[in-house]
Amino acid sequence: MADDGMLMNWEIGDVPILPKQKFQGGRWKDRLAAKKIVQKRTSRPPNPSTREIFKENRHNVPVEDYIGPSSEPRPPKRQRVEINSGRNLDTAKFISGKLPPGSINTGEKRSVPIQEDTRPAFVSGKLPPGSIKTGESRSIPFKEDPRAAVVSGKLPSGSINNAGARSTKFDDETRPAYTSGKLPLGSIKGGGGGGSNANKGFANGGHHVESGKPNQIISSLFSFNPSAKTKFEEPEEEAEPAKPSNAPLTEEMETFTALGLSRRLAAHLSTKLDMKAPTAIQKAAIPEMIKDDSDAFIQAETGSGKTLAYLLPVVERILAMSSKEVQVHRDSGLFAIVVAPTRELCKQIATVLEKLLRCAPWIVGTTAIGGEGKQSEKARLRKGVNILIATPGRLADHLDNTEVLKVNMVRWLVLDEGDRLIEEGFGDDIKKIVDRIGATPVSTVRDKILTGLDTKALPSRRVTILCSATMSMKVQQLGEISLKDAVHIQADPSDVEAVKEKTDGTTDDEKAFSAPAQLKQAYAVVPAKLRLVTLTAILKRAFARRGSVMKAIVFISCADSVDFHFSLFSRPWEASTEDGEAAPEVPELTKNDLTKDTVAYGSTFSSKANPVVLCKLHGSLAQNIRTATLKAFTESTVPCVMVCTDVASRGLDMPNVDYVIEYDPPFSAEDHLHRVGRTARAGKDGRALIFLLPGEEEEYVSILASGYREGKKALTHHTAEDLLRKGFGGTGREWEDRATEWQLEVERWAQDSPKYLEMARRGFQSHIRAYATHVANERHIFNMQTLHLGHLAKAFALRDKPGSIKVPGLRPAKLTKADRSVAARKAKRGEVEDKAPEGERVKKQRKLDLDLPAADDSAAKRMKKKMKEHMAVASEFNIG
Ligand SMILES: Nc1ncnc2c1ncn2[C@@H]1O[C@H](COP(=O)(O)OP(=O)(O)OP(=O)(O)O)[C@@H](O)[C@H]1O
Repeated sequence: MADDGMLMNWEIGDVPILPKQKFQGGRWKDRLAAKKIVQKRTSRPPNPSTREIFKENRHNVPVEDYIGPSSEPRPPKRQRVEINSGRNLDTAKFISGKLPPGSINTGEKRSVPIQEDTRPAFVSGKLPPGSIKTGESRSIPFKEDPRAAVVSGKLPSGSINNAGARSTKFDDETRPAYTSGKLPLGSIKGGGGGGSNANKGFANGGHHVESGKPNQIISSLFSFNPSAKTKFEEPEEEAEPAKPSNAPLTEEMETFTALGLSRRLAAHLSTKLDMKAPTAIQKAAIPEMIKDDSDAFIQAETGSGKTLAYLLPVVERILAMSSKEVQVHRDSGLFAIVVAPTRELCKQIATVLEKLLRCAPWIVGTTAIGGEGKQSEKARLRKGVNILIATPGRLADHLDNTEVLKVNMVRWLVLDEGDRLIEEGFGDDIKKIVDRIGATPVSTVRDKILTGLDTKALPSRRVTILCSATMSMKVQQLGEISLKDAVHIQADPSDVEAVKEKTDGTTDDEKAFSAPAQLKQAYAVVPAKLRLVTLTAILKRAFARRGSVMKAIVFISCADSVDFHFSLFSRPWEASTEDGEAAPEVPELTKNDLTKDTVAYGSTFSSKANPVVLCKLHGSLAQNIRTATLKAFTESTVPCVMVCTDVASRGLDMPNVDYVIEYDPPFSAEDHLHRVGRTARAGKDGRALIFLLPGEEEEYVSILASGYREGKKALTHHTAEDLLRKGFGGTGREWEDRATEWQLEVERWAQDSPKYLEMARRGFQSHIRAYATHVANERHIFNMQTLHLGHLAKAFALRDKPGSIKVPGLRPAKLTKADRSVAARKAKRGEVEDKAPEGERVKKQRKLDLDLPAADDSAAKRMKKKMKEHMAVASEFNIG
């Protein structure tokens, strides 16, 4: 992709030229002209002292330290061209960034880079109010943003020439930020003849190549941003709030006892768990599972109570085995196995079960999820368990190796979050589990004699239940492995029609799922450069008023990027407020050894007076840290934000999450539904916002609409400007200066610390790799080829040229033994990874939350190709 900026060099006079001057980019005429000038200059005897100064200072010494008074020679520009006053300034080309290097000419023999937007420099730097100091005494009135003047071509010839000799004055109309008296690192520092070098690269169509740091580019936030290509319809008036679609029914409509639950269980639900009536999916599933012994596929929206929809009938029927004489107990046998894709989800299901079983403590449930010693799991299994909740890998392992795990009594096999089970590559494990359990005959008579329990209360056959909020091909695939003549149970019978098979055997995926009706969804079309400031603005705004948002989740595509954003948002607070007053002390955060690096205050978007807690969660954290962090977020009684990967997208039930932000787009439409489903649960309100880049990504709006009952009508559109204005506040366009100042500050934070700089670079690189893993049918929307890496780097607080960002020792993909042996076999057969089917690639890629894909997979290749292209462009324009 072409870079949007160009180098525009202004002649600066007698300056020694480096022997290896290269001329690239632009028209051949310009290059020839430049060459001639250089030849002319180099034919003069060099000034040795100047050359020494230049050599010494090229990268190490601050510009102002070595640039002398205006009469002294100045360090050279990269390229110099002699051009005539103003005539060559092609405004349209300048604006579009297509003007060849060296084509702007002031008519003087000096080369001065034009700062495409000087405002950032003024916002936070140290410039004395009212002037741009350059070392000479001429002054030029400056009415507005200098960029605007240059762009419009109305500036008098040579008017932004700070190379020697002038001071540029602002009059009263100049924005207040210009006089705030602070100049950022490497911005406009004239100081005699050297201003040009200090600002080298400001002429670069929005880029500033920082002095002394030749590879750095500081681009202006608000220039060269692509605008949205779609004209989005704005809703004329606020739509009526939709009625919650996943709420419990009223007691008048339905009761648990009417569905066939015993009084004991119904009373426990009502008095201890505060659940007076079932939800729609519970109403549909409970009677079916109590009376019928068919396999079933339970499908309902996120947050609609699917866990209890399958647990209640299981517990009810196990309870019913007890008689007056004999009570079911932990040694009676293992009756049900629930399989879920993540440990977090297993633990959550186990917690729900444990609460349920408080009314029948003689029934025992436990987990087998790895992360703790297998021996202790074995010991618990040996003691006896009636309901087991397990991850697929661990269960398959126990079935193979743990003798005490007997499955002859198992009547229910529940596969929760079915599509994720397949996506995560557990297909083989599930098949093994189903085959293994299926091959064991179901005990009936013998066990009745042995235990005296009424096994008639249990299903006569082994029942498999598949459970999911979404119905994708993957669920069907799982259904084929595990279900026989299954009934499809849905909350709303009209939805069943929508997922009926088409004649060609596919399902209508577009209508196969929907978000809760009361969920308020929005999308923000935000240019890449503005992503980070916009996210900050959103969080600032969301937590500005205490109580408006209690908990928010920010979804990010990969673990490295989560780490970077966590560190950025939790930088230590300033000791004093902006007015110089001592800031109030914030209460000590309750952290322990496990959460010391994953829980902090979100200082960037909250204040000491109104602090917000920040947590991070991803699959590369140790299991005990993940568990402790999730607990901290879930149990937090103060406002809290969690930045996380998709590890938290499925099934997790976190109370009081009222805002979900998809900062990075989801990998598939189903993932989107699951992510936004962390809010608006069980009839509660919720909001969700997704970031989209202008251009192809705007097409995603129709996918959002298709998963939403009300379609596009219910989706709200935001622009970056809206969000920034609300988040950074101020009068007029003050938000622009505040956002710029904030961005420059975080860039300095990243530049000043090798640790954070590497984090930013890792985050950036992994983000691009992750971007390449979108499902194939959405890749035209999330298209690597249209990503502007330079702009994206800005959102990672980077000033590097994208092509030069190479982090050694990136986190390797965590491949299982099985993955490795498959790869080895493939290598032997000479098969390249690229030929692997989508499922394989995505599986590998996303294993453990995209901690990072293997270096040789196709996504990484696509990223490399993109990087190469970008580097080619950079060198063409001679950046840096
Ligand atoms: N009958 C009920 N009355 C009130 N609250 C309920 C009822 N049933 C479930 N809930 C609550 O609804 C929330 C969501 O339940 P659950 O986690 O089972 O949803 P889910 O459908 O499995 O969602 P997901 O698809 O996201 O996994 C939980 O907090 C649960 O306590």
